[in-house]
Amino acid sequence: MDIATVNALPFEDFVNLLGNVVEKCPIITAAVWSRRPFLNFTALEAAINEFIDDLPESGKEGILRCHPDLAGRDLQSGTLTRESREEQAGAGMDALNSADASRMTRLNEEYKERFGFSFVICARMNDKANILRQLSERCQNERALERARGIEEVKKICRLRLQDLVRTDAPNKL
Ligand SMILES: NC(=O)N[C@H]1NC(=O)NC1=O
Repeated sequence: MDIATVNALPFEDFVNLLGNVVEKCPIITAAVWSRRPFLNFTALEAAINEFIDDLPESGKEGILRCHPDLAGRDLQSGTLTRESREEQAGAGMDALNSADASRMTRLNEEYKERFGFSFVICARMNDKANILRQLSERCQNERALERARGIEEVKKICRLRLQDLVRTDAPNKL
């Protein structure tokens, strides 16, 4: 879909098509609809990022909490969103050996216990070894730093999901 098509979408279609670019946070998509028309892909992405940046810290933590654990319960029970399932499978999260799976579960719990929100990393930009290493290292960070790191990763996930849906090249004919 090109940006002109995005700009012409009624609210319901806009949210149906783009509502999960930030995992389980369609309110973000619903909010940026009122910023149309977008000049290009970058302007649409910037509107989403600005909305996120303007949230209070509790809102940013809420976004992190909406993300399912990597290799977690939702993956086991088949209740991940389509986007998350594909991302996690691409990083091999659905095919961990039992030692790695236990380590991931233990570290995810430790992380949540320490910070009160989930560990988030862009799975499409990392492999299994990298994810496990970062999860272990990031458990040691300060809460405010980790909140900011998690949100950076949310924005990377969002950009890749948007790129799957919206062409990045053609500018809008305004
Ligand atoms: N917890 C977490 O990072 N989840 C995710 N990462 C990603 O790329 N897709 C997700 O669902």
